[in-house]
Amino acid sequence: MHMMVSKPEQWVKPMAVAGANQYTFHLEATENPGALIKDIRENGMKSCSVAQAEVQWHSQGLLQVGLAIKPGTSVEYLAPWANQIDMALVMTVEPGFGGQKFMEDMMPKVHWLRTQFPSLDIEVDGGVGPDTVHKCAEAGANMIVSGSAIMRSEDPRSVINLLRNVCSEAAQKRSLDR
Ligand SMILES: O=C(CO)[C@@H](O)[C@H](O)COP(=O)(O)O
Repeated sequence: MHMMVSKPEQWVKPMAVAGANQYTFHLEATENPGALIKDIRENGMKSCSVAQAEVQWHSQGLLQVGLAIKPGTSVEYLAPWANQIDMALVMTVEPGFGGQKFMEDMMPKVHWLRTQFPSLDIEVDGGVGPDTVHKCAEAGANMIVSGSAIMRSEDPRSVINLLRNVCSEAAQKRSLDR
């Protein structure tokens, strides 16, 4: 779940109860990222009881942590948390709505993260499709969010396959180069 919300602390448990396996919050939206990361991990490990629904729900024992930054946030602010998270999300548009133009000037952030944290999952979100995915994959992204490019295509399956292939080929090349 990518939580583009102002108080991410309040949705951890409801999302864990609903069955989320990853909780991504925005660095800009919290004053205490360390406490929130800990809370997400703990909620993933606990059984949660949903009193109102009169059911007991047991988590799979894993709620992964994603940390997102908006285009105006420097990647250095994310770096101190990188060893405590599962995924870093570099927004390639201003959060708000789909169909915006891809911000290529975010690629140095992706490249820097990939160089510093070779095994971290790195996601990009916003304006990513067949025309822009190569830049993301070459910079080091291995997770792609793509809305309009898939939804507006006459052949969504082939767009998805293309996005997947471009990313996995780039990842393979990186591991051979290492
Ligand atoms: O939610 C957001 C931006 O706020 C993104 O997830 C976009 O909606 C992705 O859509 P496209 O940019 O690929 O159309």
